[in-house]
Amino acid sequence: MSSEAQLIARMREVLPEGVRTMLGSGDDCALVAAPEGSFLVTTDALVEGQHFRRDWFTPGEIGARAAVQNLVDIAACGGSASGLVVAMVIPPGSDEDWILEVVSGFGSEVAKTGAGVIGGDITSGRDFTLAVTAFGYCDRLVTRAQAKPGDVIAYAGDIGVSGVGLALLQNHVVNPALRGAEALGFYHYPLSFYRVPKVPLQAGPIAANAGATAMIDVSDGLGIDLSRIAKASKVSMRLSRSLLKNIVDEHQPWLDVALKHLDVGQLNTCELVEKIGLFNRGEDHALLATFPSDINVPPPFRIIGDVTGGEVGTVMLDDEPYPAGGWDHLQR
Ligand SMILES: Nc1ncnc2c1ncn2[C@@H]1O[C@H](COP(=O)(O)OP(=O)(O)OP(=O)(O)O)[C@@H](O)[C@H]1O
Ligand SMILES: Cc1ncc(C[n+]2csc(CCOP(=O)(O)O)c2C)c(N)n1
Ligand SMILES: [Mg+2]
Repeated sequence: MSSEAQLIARMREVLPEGVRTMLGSGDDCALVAAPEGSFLVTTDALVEGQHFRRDWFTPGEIGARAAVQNLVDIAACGGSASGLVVAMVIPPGSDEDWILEVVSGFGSEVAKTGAGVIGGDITSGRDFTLAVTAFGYCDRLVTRAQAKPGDVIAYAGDIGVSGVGLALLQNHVVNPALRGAEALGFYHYPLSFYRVPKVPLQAGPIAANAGATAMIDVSDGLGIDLSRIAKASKVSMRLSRSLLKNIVDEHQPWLDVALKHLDVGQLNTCELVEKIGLFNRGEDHALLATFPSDINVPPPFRIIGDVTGGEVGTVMLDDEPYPAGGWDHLQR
């Protein structure tokens, strides 16, 4: 392993500068243009063993996932990213080329957005960790707090896919070294989605410009993340069983194959929503937004329910309570 300075020099060669960067990585701070006069900021850490395992991921996938997880929080406020900084905890004895592949994967995902990787920090520690902070800008901020009874609930991206990919790996259904549709068949989609969530980041600003009243990304699960909007907006959320069933039906080809191995029995699609909590497993990072009912919901958003004046903070599935279940790091 080289010195810190040598490693940073190699990292800078593979990192995007970013169109708003005025001073990039290399000084005590970076300087990023914020002509709007204010900026969005969010942070999210990825920890080995908690979010990924080295034997399940390529280093590039680990980096890409860390980038997406942060970029989507900017999108969930209606914004676009301008710059990201990444603090890395590197276990002693790590392979330098492996670290650089993580950094390249991170940089490639950021480069697609026009943002820059403008700095970071390196330290040594037991569990490989990427602690990322992202900065961004928006024309119109969308919070979690302005959903109104009568609005529709819509999502962009995909829900329930990442959790299946994780379960396939946890249950040893697939060889984690395999990649690609040819080798993995129906498993390819959920596995690749778990490793690097496919999120339409541009849907964030699209929703904001279309007049979305509230938005969040589904990081911990559909139920818990919808209840976060419900609580912040002081409303109740009602999901439509038939609209959710459409999503499940679209995934039927690979889901049928995957479910055989997931020890959930022969469930029909409605039981599926309720019993295995497919949508509550988290890490899909789909964008979930509410829109006034009198506007056309912009693509790629699809309607899955509506906002009601029911008991504040609750989430319903038609007329029954929908479990608010989801991931909680401190309750495991
Ligand atoms: N240690 C902390 N100190 C101050 N605020 C925090 C801390 N941890 C979380 N928060 C804030 O609490 C809110 C909810 O945090 P959370 O991590 O659940 O964000 P999220 O976007 O919903 O989830 P995810 O981390 O899965 O993207 C955010 O506004 C976040 O900035
Ligand atoms: C090895 C391994 N074990 C378990 C999981 C599942 N997992 C971890 S964090 C999280 C929710 C979002 O977290 P955050 O709020 O930190 O974004 C989920 C569903 C995983 N990804 N990898
Ligand atoms: Mg979020």
